Amino acid sequence: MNAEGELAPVVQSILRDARNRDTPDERVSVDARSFADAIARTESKGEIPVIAEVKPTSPTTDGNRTDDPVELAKQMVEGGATALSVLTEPEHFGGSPENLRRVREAVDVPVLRKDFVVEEAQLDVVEADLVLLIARFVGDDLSQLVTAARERGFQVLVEVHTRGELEKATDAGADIVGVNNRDLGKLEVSLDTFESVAPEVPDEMTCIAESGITTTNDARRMREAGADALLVGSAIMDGDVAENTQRLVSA
Ligand SMILES: O=C(O)c1ccccc1NCC(=O)[C@H](O)[C@H](O)COP(=O)(O)O
Repeated sequence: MNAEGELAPVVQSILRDARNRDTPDERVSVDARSFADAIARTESKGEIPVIAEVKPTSPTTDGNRTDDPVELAKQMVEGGATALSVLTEPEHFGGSPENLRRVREAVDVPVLRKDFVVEEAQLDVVEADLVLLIARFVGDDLSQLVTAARERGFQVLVEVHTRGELEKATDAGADIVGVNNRDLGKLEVSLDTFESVAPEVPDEMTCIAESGITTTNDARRMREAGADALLVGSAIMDGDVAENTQRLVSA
């Protein structure tokens, strides 16, 4: 763990809660749906690959969307989502492992587990096609966690915010990297982040632009800066999720 003292208090609390949650004794074994194939299918239709996020609430969102996550997920797929991201963090994002389990059973696209995994045992909480590891939070354990996740069958999305974190992701053998436009220290969002970090992402890596993507202009901007896919939560959750997904997919 690095620089925790520099993190916003709510992020420190998210990490504390993540470490204190119970973990199962048994290891999961995942038969994952290919994310690369899902991206290729979307691109063959001339559409933008969008990972639509089932995000009931968050520390930076007003209110809480209480619709059934399965219904939201189905509407996102109907709107053309390439993959889904499902929050499993309960205290600050209104998510749960059960939400993910139900969503994955109900759709046939790859599903990302969105949580704050900082130790190996947390990988066994629920099966998913992809799991998120946030470089800033796992620090020196990144390489070991990437290996542990792959041994279980997960595809691994390593999230970075800076060029330094990208280097760590590369050293850890990441092949899917997400550049988060949200600074998880200060919770500020700027699309400039992706534009600054993405040119350094090796061509062979799948590169995802995360957070703060709201308009079709934002989507095009991230694509022009090199995004293979976009991860979008708030802008899709605000209103009709099928229409919102469709708007970004066809931007
Ligand atoms: O979204 C938050 O408020 C947040 C606060 C603290 C830590 C993480 C947070 N978000 C995690 C994410 O990365 C986003 O859910 C995801 O990238 C989608 O972002 P957006 O499209 O801006 O909702």
